[in-house]
Amino acid sequence: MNDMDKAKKLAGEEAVHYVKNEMKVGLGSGSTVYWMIRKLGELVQQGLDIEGIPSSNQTAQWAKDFGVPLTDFSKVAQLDITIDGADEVDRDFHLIKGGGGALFREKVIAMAAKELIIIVDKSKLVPHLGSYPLPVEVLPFGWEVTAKNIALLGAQPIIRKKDEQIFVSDNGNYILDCSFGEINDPKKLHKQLIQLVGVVETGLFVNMANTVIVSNGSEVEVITS
Ligand SMILES: O=C[C@H](O)[C@H](O)[C@H](O)COP(=O)(O)O
Repeated sequence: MNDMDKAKKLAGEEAVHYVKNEMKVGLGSGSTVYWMIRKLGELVQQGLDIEGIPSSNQTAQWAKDFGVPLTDFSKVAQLDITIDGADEVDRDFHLIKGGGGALFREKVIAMAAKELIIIVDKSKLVPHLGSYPLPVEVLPFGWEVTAKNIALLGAQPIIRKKDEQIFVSDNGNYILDCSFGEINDPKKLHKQLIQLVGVVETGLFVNMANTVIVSNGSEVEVITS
C-alpha cells in the first residue's frame, strides 16, 4: 500500500469514532470512504446499531458487502452525521467534490445531516480551490448548450468520459469537468452555475463541513471549524 492509500485508510478509519449507537449515517463515496465503511462494518458486527444512507450505487454495494444496514429518505427525515471524502478542501472548509461523479447525492446527504465530516489524505488540503477541475452534473439533453453557458463564466468544460464513452452518473446525468483556475469566491460561483438551465448540481460544497480528518499516512489530524 502506498502512502496515499495508507493516508486514506487512516483518515477513513478515524472517522468511525464519530458514529454512535442508533445514529443515521450519510455514507459518502470514493476510495477514502471505502475504508470508513469497511471499519463501520466491523463495528456493526460487534453490535453497533446504525443505519446508513448511501450516496452512490458503489457505496451501497460496499455497505452490503461489509454488513452496514441501509435505509432511505422515505423513512429518515434527518441524518445525525455524514462522512465523505473530497477532491479539494480549502482553509475555510469549502470543498470541491464529484471526482467520482457522485456529487448530487453527496450534497443531498450533506445537506440532510447535522454534522458533515470530511476524510482526506493530505494532498487534498489546498490554500485555494480550483486546481482540481470543478465537476458539474448536467442533464444530458442539450449538454453542449449548458457547456457553452458554463464557458461564458470563465471555465473550460470537458465532458467526462469513461472507457471512451460519456460517463453517466447514478442519476442518469452527465458530468462536465470545469477548469476555472483559482476559485476565490466559491459561493458566488456556485450561485452563478446553479441558475443555468441544464445544471443539476455543482461540486462546490460551501460552508457545509464541520470537521476535516486529514492524514499523511502515518498520523491523523482532526481539524474543526
Ligand atoms: O464523487 C466522488 C466524491 O466526491 C469523492 O468523495 C471524492 O472524489 C473523493 O474521492 P477519493 O476519496 O477516492 O479521493
